[in-house]
Amino acid sequence: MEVPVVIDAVDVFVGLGSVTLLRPTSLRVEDGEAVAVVGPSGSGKTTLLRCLMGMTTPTSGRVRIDGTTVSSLSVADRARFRREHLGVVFQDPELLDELTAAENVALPLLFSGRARRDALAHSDVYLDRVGTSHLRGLRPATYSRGEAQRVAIARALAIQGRTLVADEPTASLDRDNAVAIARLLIDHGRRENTATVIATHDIELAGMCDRVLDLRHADAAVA
Ligand SMILES: Nc1ncnc2c1ncn2[C@@H]1O[C@H](COP(=O)(O)OP(=O)(O)OP(=O)(O)O)[C@@H](O)[C@H]1O
Repeated sequence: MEVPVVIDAVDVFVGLGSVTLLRPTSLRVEDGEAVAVVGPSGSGKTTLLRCLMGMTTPTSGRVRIDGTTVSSLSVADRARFRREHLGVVFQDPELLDELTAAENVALPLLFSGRARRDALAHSDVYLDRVGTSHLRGLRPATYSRGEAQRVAIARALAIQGRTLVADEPTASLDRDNAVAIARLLIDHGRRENTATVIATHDIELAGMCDRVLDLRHADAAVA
């Protein structure tokens, strides 16, 4: 049986005048699959992920996520698409300081029209899933780095999209936390049939994924 392709990026190129941010790159990721994007600093990992998230418009090529050609949507529609269908995780957790963990996780759901009580109940499920139930009523100032990143991951997973994109999610964590966070993302993807893309400099983390796209060889359109 054929496994559905969730992320289908074809010949995605980003240039700014004479500067190349990302050489033509293709990437297909199936349901439940985790792909690591690696490459030297400046090879375009963040740029590729921004194209997948709809935050950067490719100069040429196209990005289709779960059947929607994200690269052709208007900026407003892309923002909506991202909010409703894409879990995103960055190196910095980017939590709102004045909100509790439960409220931080619930926020994208509230923006998407979920009722407050329902969104908070849903956020409890995901805080529990990433092992941070004890933080639900606390604000980010009291969290450790690992805890903050786990709450950010709960926020991304709570969207229940078929795609999760993480840019250097473990870069500011110690080894044990980094491996645990990577395990969490990859296992979640397998269990929930989410297509997961993780940009990383971490060889061990890349080795935990199902496949590796090395942007050093991006012209060859691997993966
Ligand atoms: N807004 C911009 N204007 C000009 N050049 C840019 C811009 N954004 C990124 N670049 C350049 O594009 C290239 C790719 O950057 P990108 O951040 O995608 O690389 P990266 O592989 O993620 O790097 P790192 O591993 O250091 O995070 C780099 O040479 C960078 O300097």
